Amino acid sequence: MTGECIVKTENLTRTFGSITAVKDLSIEINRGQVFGFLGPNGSGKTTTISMMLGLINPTKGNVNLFGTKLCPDSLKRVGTVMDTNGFYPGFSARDNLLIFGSLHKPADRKKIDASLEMVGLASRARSKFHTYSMGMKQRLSIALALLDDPEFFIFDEPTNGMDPEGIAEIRSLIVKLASQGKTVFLASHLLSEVEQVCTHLAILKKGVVIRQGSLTELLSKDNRGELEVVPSDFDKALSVLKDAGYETRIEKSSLIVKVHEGDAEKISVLLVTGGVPIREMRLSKPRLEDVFIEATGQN
Ligand SMILES: Nc1ncnc2c1ncn2[C@@H]1O[C@H](COP(=O)(O)OP(=O)(O)OP(=O)(O)O)[C@@H](O)[C@H]1O
Repeated sequence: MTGECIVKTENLTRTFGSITAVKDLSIEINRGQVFGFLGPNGSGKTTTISMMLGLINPTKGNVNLFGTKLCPDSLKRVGTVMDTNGFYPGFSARDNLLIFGSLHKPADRKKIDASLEMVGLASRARSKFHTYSMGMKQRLSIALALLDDPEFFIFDEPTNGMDPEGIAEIRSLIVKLASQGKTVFLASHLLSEVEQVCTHLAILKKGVVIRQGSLTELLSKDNRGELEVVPSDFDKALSVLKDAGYETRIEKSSLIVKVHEGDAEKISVLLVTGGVPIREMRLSKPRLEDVFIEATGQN
């Protein structure tokens, strides 16, 4: 059911001695969303996931999964993508799934083949794990999570240490899961990765959520963006824009101006009336990176 609440945390807090790893975290993730959980190293992503999975207890607050308190039945509906270090390097993908997939119930070879097919490893099912690329190893851990047909997937930094090809493989798999109605929680510090797949996100800084909402909302807030201007006279244009208080930099053969809604028109009037004809002008959309830098103060 679209709109059904899959996870809700209320004032979730966890301290370790004098360190507050997560503070008053309240988020809600609904069915079908790909929820990006963004934050620099040490901002509390893994601690939050551990509380969501009941691996550690919150110091305060609570987690609600599928409308109920954490319990074995609700946790069975969650697929966590495990660390790939757990697989046997000398065994094939299929044998690894046979071993790990049968830890708590009899192995189902049909399901194993279907999972390998889903993650695009069917043709390499018999190759030894140690011959896999990082992307393939991570896809195998997704295949393992798929064996239980979970409704909700939790990924913690799934593309750590991967090359661009591996990152793209995981990205398209997440999109595929979402297109099948799965809900995905993706903790990452890779902005472009989150921007390309997420529908919603929260930005964490030192354990506190400082921004959250849909990706569209966050990107359109204040309608920030950059205006690329090619003026007829660079020096004159720079001085006009500086006098008007605009933050401007030179990039290749253009001036880049940080703008908000309505600024593009004002700038074109300013330049023209200031005696600087404009050769070209282009408004670019704001990127998640801009929102992140502004929110966290971190580049
Ligand atoms: N078991 C623990 N004992 C003491 N401090 C801890 C423990 N686990 C986490 N912390 C601290 O809590 C804070 C948040 O850590 P956490 O691992 O949740 O962050 P993270 O965002 O997942 O970081 P990374 O991206 O580096 O994995 C850090 O300051 C960390 O040192």
